[in-house]
Amino acid sequence: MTIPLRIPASETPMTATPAQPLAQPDVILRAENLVKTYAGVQALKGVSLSVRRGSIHGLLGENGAGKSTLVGLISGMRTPTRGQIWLGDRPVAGHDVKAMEEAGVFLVTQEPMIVEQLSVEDNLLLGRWPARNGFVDFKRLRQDATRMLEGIGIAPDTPAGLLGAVEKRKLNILRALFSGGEVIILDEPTTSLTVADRNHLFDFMRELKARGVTFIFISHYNEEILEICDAVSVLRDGALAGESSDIASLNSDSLSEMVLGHDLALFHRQKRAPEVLSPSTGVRFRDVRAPGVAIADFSIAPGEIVGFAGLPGSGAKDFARCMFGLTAPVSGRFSMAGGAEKPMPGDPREAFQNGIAYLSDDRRRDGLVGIRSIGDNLVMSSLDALSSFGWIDTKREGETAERYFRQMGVKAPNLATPGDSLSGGNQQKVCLGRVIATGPKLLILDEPTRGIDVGVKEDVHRQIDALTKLDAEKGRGMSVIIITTDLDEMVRAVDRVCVFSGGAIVETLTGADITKERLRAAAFDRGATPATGMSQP
Ligand SMILES: Nc1ncnc2c1ncn2[C@@H]1O[C@H](COP(=O)(O)OP(=O)(O)OP(=O)(O)O)[C@@H](O)[C@H]1O
Repeated sequence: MTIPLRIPASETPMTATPAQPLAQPDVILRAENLVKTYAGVQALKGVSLSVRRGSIHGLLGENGAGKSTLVGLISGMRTPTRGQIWLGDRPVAGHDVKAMEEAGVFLVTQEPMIVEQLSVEDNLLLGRWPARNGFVDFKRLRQDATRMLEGIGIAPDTPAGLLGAVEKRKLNILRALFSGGEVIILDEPTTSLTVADRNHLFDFMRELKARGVTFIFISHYNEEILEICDAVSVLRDGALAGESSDIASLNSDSLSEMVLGHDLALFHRQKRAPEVLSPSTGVRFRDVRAPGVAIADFSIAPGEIVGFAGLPGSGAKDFARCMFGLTAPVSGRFSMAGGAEKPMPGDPREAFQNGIAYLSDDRRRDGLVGIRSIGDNLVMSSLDALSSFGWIDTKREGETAERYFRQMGVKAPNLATPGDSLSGGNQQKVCLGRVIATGPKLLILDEPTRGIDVGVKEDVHRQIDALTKLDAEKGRGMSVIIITTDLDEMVRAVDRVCVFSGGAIVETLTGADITKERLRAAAFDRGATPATGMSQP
């Protein structure tokens, strides 16, 4: 693979103070004593870090530790309250995105900034018009774009909407490089990628690194940091908690300790054997047919946790969406606790009324309402249960919000804090708290620990485990379905795994058969679906 890079010498006019020689000439970016305060919250308390040219520099830390804030300052999206950023030997004083991009620093966010209706080439060119004597040189531009895309094997005229997840992420990185990016910041770029896709992305990053590109890489996965990074900086509570440029001297435990400040206690569910479960008293779905779904019979017992595994398009996510009434099935019936069969829920409200709750993997689309408070977000889906005769019981509403705020360990000043001032991982905790608060019989969680840090992830699984224990009031434990790209999580947290392919359940694993190797072989080495699916080390 040859990727022609066009990294122009920067002509940025950003230098506002006289240049000073750097102590280390191989340092491309240096942050000095950065402080950022948001209306009373000190998100960064004087952070310094140096990033070597042509390296991959990992940035780790708990939810709310300040990672996004730090890269926000480095990329010019946010203005520091105090502190200085240096690019090579140039102090950067512009602090706006355009100026930082002109200087060669690009932030690539999790959500691909891609216009799906345009071709890949046109996406690459968007807003990047190199001029010749004041005129846009379209010919040269297209030649450059074509060469770059051929280098990674994406046809320039492919509609961007047809690209897979990893190609979209690659396209975003290419856009940054095409515009002269020298330092590319990747904010949790592997979220929801398959093992294969993650490996492709890492190969691509290594190729670019060999050509001198520098990356800052944010991840909550220790294994990824250890695999791809040359150096690491760890933030805790807005301060630098540790750093190392000798990644080989670290392991997953030492990284977790740097992140948390103490050992990580891994959670392992005491798996429930099929014999002790009673599916006839749980939830049953029969003859469910919808686009991409053909399920003959699926039951889940009270107190059981079932993992759905499969490549994208295998039907795992589509079946879950049918259960919650998000996809109208062509046919299908369900029953609760051995009761009469009913048609599949026609919409989410009907699903809720039947005790089915669902957490989407798309926090932006189906998730947090950013302008509403944390409290409102937490109780939003439980208002029916908290009302009688049209009146909301505000006391119970407040108690419910307070309970899940504490239970989920949301890091925020109070319940009135607006959702959009939370860090990404804390937003995910609120979304999770909201579906749990509805007290469903069947809880469906699509990527529940997405963006959640190593410590909280274990807490989340402990909480889900507790929900499945017998509830004295209801006389039963909750049934939970987990769809996750994190194989490690799947192995430790579920009682049974249903492997999906072609819309159907093609294999079931229980007990000691649930291992990463078996899961990979059963769900992801089936080969039919290309290049996307389950992931994570
Ligand atoms: N716009 C904002 N207004 C107020 N506080 C904010 C704002 N953005 C971030 N914060 C606060 O700053 C702190 C750091 O948040 P930041 O998003 O940088 O954390 P993070 O390390 O990226 O977390 P995560 O892993 O959850 O994404 C948090 O306490 C957060 O609530």
